Amino acid sequence: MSTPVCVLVGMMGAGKTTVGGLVAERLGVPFRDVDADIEAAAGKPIPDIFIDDGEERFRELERDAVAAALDGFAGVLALGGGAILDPQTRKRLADHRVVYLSVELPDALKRVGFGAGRPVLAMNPRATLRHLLDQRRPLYEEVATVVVATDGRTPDEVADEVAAALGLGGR
Ligand SMILES: Nc1ncnc2c1ncn2[C@@H]1O[C@H](COP(=O)(O)OP(=O)(O)O)[C@@H](O)[C@H]1O
Ligand SMILES: O=C(O)C1=C[C@@H](OP(=O)(O)O)[C@@H](O)[C@H](O)C1
Ligand SMILES: [Mg+2]
Repeated sequence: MSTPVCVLVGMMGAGKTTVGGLVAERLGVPFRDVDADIEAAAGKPIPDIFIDDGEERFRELERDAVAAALDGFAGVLALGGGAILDPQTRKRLADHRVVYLSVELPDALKRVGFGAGRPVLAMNPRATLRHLLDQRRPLYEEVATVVVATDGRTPDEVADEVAAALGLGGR
């Protein structure tokens, strides 16, 4: 079975989707985002999954999509910010090279704006993000092989550091 070159985790707004694509470009490997896999499996966008089926169903789809990608994808893989809430997923990640893209509240807020397309931030993005950061930080740290801080840095700068941290060469 093929396995990802690296797996990106971190909060909404850390830049997993954006930086993941840039890292894949640098390494000359494909990029995949588990959120897109979930949307393909459900046949609808993430906000519609939350509305029609609920967050619990979204998390089930997410757990299955992560398991499938960890087992059969040989490129750079971005997870959604809440994927690490699942204990089975955290256990699976122990066998992989996991890059935690960290972000503090001010930059995360600037990047997610009013939370469009991210249903968990539908109400009060600032308070929700602050709470989720506190709740999830230990879980990101638990699964991380490498931590790369993203605050005040451009996606290209972050991607260079990720490639270097993996020992796979920057641009
Ligand atoms: N390092 C960065 N600096 C500034 N903006 C960024 C950075 N990384 C991502 N962004 C922007 O923030 C938004 C969220 O990025 P995204 O890659 O979707 O994050 P994630 O997948 O971690 O939620 C996008 O508009 C993206 O262009
Ligand atoms: O943190 C979360 O709970 C979520 C993050 C989103 O992905 P990004 O982290 O890529 O924004 C997406 O999976 C969904 O809206 C839920
Ligand atoms: Mg994303």
